[in-house]
Amino acid sequence: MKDESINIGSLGAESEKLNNSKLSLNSTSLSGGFCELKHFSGPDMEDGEEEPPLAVEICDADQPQDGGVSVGVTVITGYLGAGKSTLVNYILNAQHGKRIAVILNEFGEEIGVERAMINEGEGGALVEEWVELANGCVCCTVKHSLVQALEQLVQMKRRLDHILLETTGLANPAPLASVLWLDEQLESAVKLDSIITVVDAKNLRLQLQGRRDSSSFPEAFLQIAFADVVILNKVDMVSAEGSDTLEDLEKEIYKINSIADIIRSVRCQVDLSRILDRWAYDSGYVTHLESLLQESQSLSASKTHDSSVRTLCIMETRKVDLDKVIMRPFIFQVKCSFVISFGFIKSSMSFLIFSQVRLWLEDILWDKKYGMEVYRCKGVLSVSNSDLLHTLQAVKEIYEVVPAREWKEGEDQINKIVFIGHNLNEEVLIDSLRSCALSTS
Ligand SMILES: Nc1nc2c(ncn2[C@@H]2O[C@H](COP(=O)(O)OP(=O)(O)OP(=O)(O)O)[C@@H](O)[C@H]2O)c(=O)[nH]1
Repeated sequence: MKDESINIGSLGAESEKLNNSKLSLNSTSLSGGFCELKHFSGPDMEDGEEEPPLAVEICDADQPQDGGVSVGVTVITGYLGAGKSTLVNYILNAQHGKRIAVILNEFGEEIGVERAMINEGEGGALVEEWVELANGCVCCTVKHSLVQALEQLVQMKRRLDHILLETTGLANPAPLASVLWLDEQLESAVKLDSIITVVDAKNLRLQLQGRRDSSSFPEAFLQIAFADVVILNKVDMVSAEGSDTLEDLEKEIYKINSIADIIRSVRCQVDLSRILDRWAYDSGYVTHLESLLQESQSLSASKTHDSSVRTLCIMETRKVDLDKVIMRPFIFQVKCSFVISFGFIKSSMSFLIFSQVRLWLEDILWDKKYGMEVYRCKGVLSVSNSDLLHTLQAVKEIYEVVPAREWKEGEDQINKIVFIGHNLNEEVLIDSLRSCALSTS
């Protein structure tokens, strides 16, 4: 029985060395970022706008952090003024018994330390911690400095149950997701729990409309596309009779990302069990994924080429062959300079062997070979010569195929994959997936 995983690292020669690490090709854009104390100033807070976070009851505060359990990191993103701080305050104030650290992530600034605010619980004090942020980029270190800093934070505390990483207004969450979605074999003390996007119900339409005047997608699209949970906040400001009802807005969000859980809220007062400890990137998440796949499939009936950001679900009955390899020509080019006046390129062709599944994913995710831009991808694979259902996940260029569980009796053993991105073409995706199927010859 086969039990294969495909965990991919970076491109080029380093990719073999880092084979077990999920590393982003573009995450270096984060390496200049820093994390700063979020100004939840506690009882002596000055601006008076936000209520100070209250103490939460801590049980067994003296118990050391269980080395075997990773602390979940929830990335909170959303447009300017959508309600991110309101959500963080709400979580800190809620009676959940968890000790939570809050970090504000700002992009584009250079600083060597991170500050985090930690709810210390019983005393009600919010304690500020400073964590050394090692210099280095994701190209040359297996763990990003942000991850190392978070791990340090976890190790310094006797107990820390969760980390909230709030991004600044216009951030695209993709680089953070890429950095925090680590390979389990790295045994990190922190683990990406989920990405939550807070959306302002009153202004969503306006924020998405920026697209009309621009060739690129506004951050509002990306923040929804990468979300595991979308909190549709400020619903008190949307009237039932207006041009955009809440149902319309939900449909709009669902069209962009139909695998996200959408929660309506006023002042981000949401059921915490729906937003914390979701473990959206675990292969064990597959049960939930399957029901989402079924729902989203009904939305992807259109076979036409669509240039907007949207969700598309494909199905293929033929089993995927993880062992299938193909030879691809590889052209070595040698510049010959002895003909000084003309100079010419000498090419010699060689062949390299590649796994077909890897090539299929890398053509789509890395090379954008078919002109598609895929942001997120989730699915189940039916693999030949295996009794196990495999899961496929991708965030931008990083992807993973892992065996998840045995197929249930009577379950349809077919490939079902959801893509979120733009310029998605259903026919091309299905045809190219078929190339990974077991050869019948
Ligand atoms: N009416 C209404 N106002 C809200 C709601 N949620 C938040 N607000 C208000 O909206 C404003 C912005 O909320 P914040 O939580 O600061 O938003 P943010 O996303 O952190 O803002 P930035 O940090 O500037 O990006 C504040 O004045 C909140 O009190 C809501 O559901 N309804």
